[in-house]
Amino acid sequence: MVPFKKIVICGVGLIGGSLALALRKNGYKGRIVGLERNREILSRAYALGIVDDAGSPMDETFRGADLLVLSVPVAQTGNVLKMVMPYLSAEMVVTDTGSTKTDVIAVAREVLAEKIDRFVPAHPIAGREMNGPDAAVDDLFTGKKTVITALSENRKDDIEKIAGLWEQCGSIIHYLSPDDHDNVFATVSHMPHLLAYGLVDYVANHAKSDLFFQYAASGFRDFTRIASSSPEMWRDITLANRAHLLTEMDAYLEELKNMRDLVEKADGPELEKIYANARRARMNWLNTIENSESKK
Ligand SMILES: NC(=O)C1=CN([C@@H]2O[C@H](COP(=O)(O)OP(=O)(O)OC[C@H]3O[C@@H](n4cnc5c(N)ncnc54)[C@H](O)[C@@H]3O)[C@@H](O)[C@H]2O)C=CC1
Ligand SMILES: O=C(O)C(=O)Cc1ccc(O)cc1
Repeated sequence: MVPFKKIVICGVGLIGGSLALALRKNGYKGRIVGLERNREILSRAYALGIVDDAGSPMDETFRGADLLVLSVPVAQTGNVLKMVMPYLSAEMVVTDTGSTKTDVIAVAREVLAEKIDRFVPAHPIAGREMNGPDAAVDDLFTGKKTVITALSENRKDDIEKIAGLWEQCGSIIHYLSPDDHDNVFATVSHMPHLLAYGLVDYVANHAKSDLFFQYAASGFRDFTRIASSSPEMWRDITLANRAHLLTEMDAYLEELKNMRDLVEKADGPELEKIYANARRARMNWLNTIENSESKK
């Protein structure tokens, strides 16, 4: 059972909207109120039945609320926390869904000050390249991990409440430190997005762009699917996690440089070794982690 009577979700796009839908699907009986910077998006979320009420930053919206979920681009965290500060009651737990954690926690510490114990940072590791409330679905988190990067100030039962919230949506809870979180996701999420955007931008700006797009097939489509994601969200993630991202990009450039040398030397055996190792590692990841976890 989700231990919250009234949940305010700030940012009712893909993730905030999917959370609301997943809670409902899994039997949540309390109220869900949406908050937005964009009235049209909030009206749309209401029309789609994602939220029970379209809220605004005033007492009425927060009266009786015991959970606030921030589901906005990570650079908006400070603005939203400043806006909601006057309405934070003693019972309210605050959490987020941001793809980066160190920056979000730093700004939360600054704004919430002595109330930082209320903030339990979280990141559902599930998503897609579409954004906005129309992209929200009720099974986005089923069988997917949610990482909680708990703070030393957090109360144990607040952490358990946030774990319970995501478990109710079918998610599997993992715990990481904020820095380990940002290191991991720089490599397996943030860098792939940057590479996908970079490749499409490169092809789009090429003198033979029309010809190239004409013949781009499923490999190009798979590799670049995530370049259809929200530019604002990914700008924020890229800048927020730039320290880890730069380290990973430098190391990956070394790998590319090495591969470039092998191509130049026409060193088939060494290239094949890399391809075979990558294929083996990917199959192993699919078989032991990616596909097996989602079947649990
Ligand atoms: N898209 C994905 O696959 C995933 C995204 N995340 C994280 O979840 C968060 C939300 O992402 P999405 O739902 O995909 O984005 P989205 O673009 O679908 O939704 C974000 C919503 O926040 C609203 N918003 C922006 N600034 C605001 C402000 N100051 N006050 C109130 N509302 C504001 C926008 O109008 C928008 O409707 C981001 O922090 C992102 O890093 C986490 C996991 C997966
Ligand atoms: O679209 C995809 O496949 C994603 O990679 C979704 C995603 C985007 C951001 C996150 O922080 C977590 C998951």
